[in-house]
Amino acid sequence: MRANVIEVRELQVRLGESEALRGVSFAVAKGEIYALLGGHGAGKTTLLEVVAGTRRPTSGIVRVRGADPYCDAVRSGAVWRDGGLFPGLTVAEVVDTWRRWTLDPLTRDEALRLTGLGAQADVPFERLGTGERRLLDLALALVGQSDVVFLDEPTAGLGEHDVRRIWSVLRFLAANGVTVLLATRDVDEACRADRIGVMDKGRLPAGQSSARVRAA
Ligand SMILES: Nc1ncnc2c1ncn2[C@@H]1O[C@H](COP(=O)(O)OP(=O)(O)OP(=O)(O)O)[C@@H](O)[C@H]1O
Repeated sequence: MRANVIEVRELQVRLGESEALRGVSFAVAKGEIYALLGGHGAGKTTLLEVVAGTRRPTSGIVRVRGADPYCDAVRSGAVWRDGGLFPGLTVAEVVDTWRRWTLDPLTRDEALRLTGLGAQADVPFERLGTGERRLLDLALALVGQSDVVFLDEPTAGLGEHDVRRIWSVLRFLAANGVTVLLATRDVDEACRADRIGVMDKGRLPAGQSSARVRAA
């Protein structure tokens, strides 16, 4: 059995008057791709933010490789819905700039190789397609040698070719031990994951898998 990299127990998040997350518990194993599937306002982004350590939970336990992501330094990367904009820079220059802010970064070549952007190194950011911009965000998320990656709607608005390209990178990363937690509203996208957790009104009932959702 593979070790759990992400562990969440009885997580509660209150945002103003609303309870964004209520008693959420789940775990994700090393090298697993786990999809949080749910409609508008289900709590997916809030859950990703808490596990990525950018939002403090109201109560409950969150651990990423045994550490508290809000209080401790955890090597992880995230691709949020509003990706970066890097006008005037080539792909290589964007990665080089990011590397300068990162402790013990991957080499530029490695970050581009992992995301399949090696051939685009000299392409100006403005000439990249939407899917390639999403891959560049993913390359930046990996620069810190992250072996845990969070993605909020990684393929929303993309065509089939880009969706396939991004998922082949995610599969390659997972096969190399990277743990992936993503949020999506798209059932087809969720079914590409190893496991699915269906969220509704801040809850994540236990014991749901991609096979069960496909069969439903
Ligand atoms: N800053 C905030 N203050 C108050 N309530 C908030 C805040 N941000 C989110 N919420 C509420 O928390 C709940 C969960 O929102 P969240 O954005 O996590 O859902 P989501 O599943 O990601 O939805 P979507 O797919 O539409 O982004 C919603 O009811 C939302 O209205």
